[in-house]
Amino acid sequence: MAFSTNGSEESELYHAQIHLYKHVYNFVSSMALKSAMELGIADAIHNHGKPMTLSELASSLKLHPSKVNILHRFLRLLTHNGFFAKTIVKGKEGDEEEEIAYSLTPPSKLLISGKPTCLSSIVKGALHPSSLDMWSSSKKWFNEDKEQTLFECATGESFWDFLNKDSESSTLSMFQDAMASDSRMFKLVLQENKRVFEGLESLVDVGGGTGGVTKLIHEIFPHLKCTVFDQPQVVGNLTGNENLNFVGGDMFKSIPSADAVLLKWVLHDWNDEQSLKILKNSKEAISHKGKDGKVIIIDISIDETSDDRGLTELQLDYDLVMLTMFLGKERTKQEWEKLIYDAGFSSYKITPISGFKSLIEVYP
Ligand SMILES: C[S@@+](CC[C@H](N)C(=O)[O-])C[C@H]1O[C@@H](n2cnc3c(N)ncnc32)[C@H](O)[C@@H]1O
Repeated sequence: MAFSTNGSEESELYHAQIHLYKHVYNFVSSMALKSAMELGIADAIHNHGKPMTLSELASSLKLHPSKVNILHRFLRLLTHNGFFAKTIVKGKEGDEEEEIAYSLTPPSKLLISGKPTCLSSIVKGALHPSSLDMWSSSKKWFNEDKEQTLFECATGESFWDFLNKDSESSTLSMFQDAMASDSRMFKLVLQENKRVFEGLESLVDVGGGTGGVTKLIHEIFPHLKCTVFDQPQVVGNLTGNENLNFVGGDMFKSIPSADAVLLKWVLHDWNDEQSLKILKNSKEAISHKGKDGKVIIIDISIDETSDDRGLTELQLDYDLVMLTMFLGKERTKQEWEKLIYDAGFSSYKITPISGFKSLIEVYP
């Protein structure tokens, strides 16, 4: 919201109040979206095959009859926020009254379960009580002389320890699902940016998790020799095939040699000093290729000058998520440039992808 400098004092005050309230109550929109995801509204409309009236939706979701009106009010907010669209349909036979029916929009189609583009686990993970509760400790965190995340300050353990303490835990699989669902969206990015991988004979996906992204690359480039490199406890039990292999190790020590190193959603977990180390090890890993090797980074490049304020807000939100959960950071173009040149690379090229992230090709 832009504040006018020539308006009356009262109108400026009202605008300020609206601005503040809007930011205070932003969480209600987030939580209404989470409720819609938990109720399975998108699945119900998708399975119905055509727009659904309120009563059809309530009955399909098996809601208590007393909650039909409540559902209407949730849908009103979610429709206003772009998650559903309203159409007018004729009432049942003999009933002259027209009714409102709800259909899916592109954002709510991302909540249809079982689809490769389903992002429900991102909603679940980002709005999990453990991700929200820590914010109550932010004042304590600011006043402590300890290098720890807000998550650790609030819970007494790092997010990684929290996830790993019970390998069977639903929280761990929720996090892995969230990572995997984000990676599945990567297929579109790959198809649009095939040229980035053309001509390469080998690639190592550093911090590649259980190989979701590498498998997508392998599908499109079956002759490319791909290595998923991650911590031994992540890749230890995984088996690949002739051109897809899993290697356990520590990227801070050394990275297996390849024509290209992929770092997707990795450097934003780490501070500049740690990221510099990873980039230097990546440079070493591609050194046999001379000037033809490359490092491919996929991360956010914050653009505070963008006309799209919503997009910049999302990038800045992500920065605070990385800070509070991992002491990591999202970087501006200038910060990427400094990091890349400090690591000894000679040039780079940034291409915006999938709306809010960037693909950064880095050359020795
Ligand atoms: C945010 S996840 C990104 C996963 C994957 N690149 C993606 O886009 O879905 C970061 C990954 O880095 C891995 N990782 C953390 N420390 C590592 C280390 N020292 N060496 C290798 N991998 C590491 C984690 O296990 C995790 O799989």
